[in-house]
Amino acid sequence: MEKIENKVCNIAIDRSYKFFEEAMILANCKSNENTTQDKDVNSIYDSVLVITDQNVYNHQLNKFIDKLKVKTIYEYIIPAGEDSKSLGVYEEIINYCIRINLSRKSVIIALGGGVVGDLAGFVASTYMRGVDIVQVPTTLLAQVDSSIGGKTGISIGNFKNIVGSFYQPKLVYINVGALESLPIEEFETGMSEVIKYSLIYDYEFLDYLIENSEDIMERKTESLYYIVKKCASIKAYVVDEDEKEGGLRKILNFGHTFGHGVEKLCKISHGHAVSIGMNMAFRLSLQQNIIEQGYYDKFITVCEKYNLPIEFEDADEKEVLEIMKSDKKNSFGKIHLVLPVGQGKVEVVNNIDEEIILDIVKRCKYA
Ligand SMILES: NC(=O)c1ccc[n+]([C@@H]2O[C@H](COP(=O)([O-])OP(=O)(O)OC[C@H]3O[C@@H](n4cnc5c(N)ncnc54)[C@H](O)[C@@H]3O)[C@@H](O)[C@H]2O)c1
Ligand SMILES: O=C(O)C(=O)C[C@@H](O)[C@H](O)[C@H](O)COP(=O)(O)O
Ligand SMILES: [Zn+2]
Repeated sequence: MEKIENKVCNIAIDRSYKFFEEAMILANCKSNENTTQDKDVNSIYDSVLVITDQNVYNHQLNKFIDKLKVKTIYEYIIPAGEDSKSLGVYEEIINYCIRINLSRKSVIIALGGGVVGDLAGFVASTYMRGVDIVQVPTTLLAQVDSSIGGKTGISIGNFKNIVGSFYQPKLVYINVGALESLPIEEFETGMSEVIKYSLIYDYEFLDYLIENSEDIMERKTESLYYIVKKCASIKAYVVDEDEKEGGLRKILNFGHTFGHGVEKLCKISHGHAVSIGMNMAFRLSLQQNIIEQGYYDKFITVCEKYNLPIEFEDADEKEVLEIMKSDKKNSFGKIHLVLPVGQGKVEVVNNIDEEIILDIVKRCKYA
């Protein structure tokens, strides 16, 4: 087990669930400035609620629970899929917490992908004004991105994560072995956020992703471990610098202003929406002569290597623009976009006319 720790993040990375309890106890001792190492989880929490979804329940729950020696453990299983990030499912879980009399001295464990993590995080941040949450991400996307940094949320209608909170997990426990049972399309979609890190922060990593695509696609444990650790470290650094997205953290939103515009309308996965959104941002930078064609070509190459889409279909570009206008980064009536400005570098701009944005969206629509 390796650790990535800073002021706000407490991450353990491993190849199994073996050291989960140990990591929980260490995390608790650290945050409570308690040096007593002989505690067990039962003396820290009076009960544990594991929130997961149906697929993770089938593939991962038993492997995980086997490693958890706690007296009182509850399980809540949500339907798999994005639609569970809703007020309705949120309310059902809160009702369940009330029914089992979950106390403030309990811990919620989010075992699953970004949907489980965002929803369970929001439940934890609001139930009784906050109970501890531990993230145990089981998708590639969740391991490299959603489980880290404390953004929680649910969606209302077509508006993604429009209700939520910043609420840091006590611990993020990443078992890269959990990715074995992940369907190929979910693995590929997670690669979109992995590629994002190379484009916002680490250009050499982009070369690594292009050159090692076969090993990564074959999910060789050491390649997975390397990319998960690399991305988790970048995210932990950015969040530590700017926890509440006042400045630097906006770079993690690269591809998302455009992407959230198409995600709900086209009913596509988050990762696919992000690769399409990054393409739109690239096309805009190219059109504005901010980047060179060669860099854009490299972006296309990496998307091809991981079967990621760069165009959308079945949505009206004006509706996409309407959703973009409600992005959380916007202010004073201006759309704020994160654009590539050079190799491995992005910047936030707010001076692009809406007609130009609309034109770019249109050009990225599959003809
Ligand atoms: N909070 C953040 O910072 C942040 C960052 C990125 C994305 N997100 C959010 O994350 C969500 C997308 O997350 P996701 O891509 O993980 O989707 P997801 O949670 O829907 O998981 C994808 C699918 O994989 C299944 N699955 C999960 N783990 C599995 C495993 N080990 N074996 C077999 N099947 C498994 C799930 O049941 C689901 O069907 C979006 O809602 C997005 O907005 C949040
Ligand atoms: O952690 C962040 O900050 C991110 O922006 C990471 C994104 O990958 C993620 O999809 C996030 O949920 C988007 O946030 P939002 O504020 O645009 O809803
Ligand atoms: Zn994202």
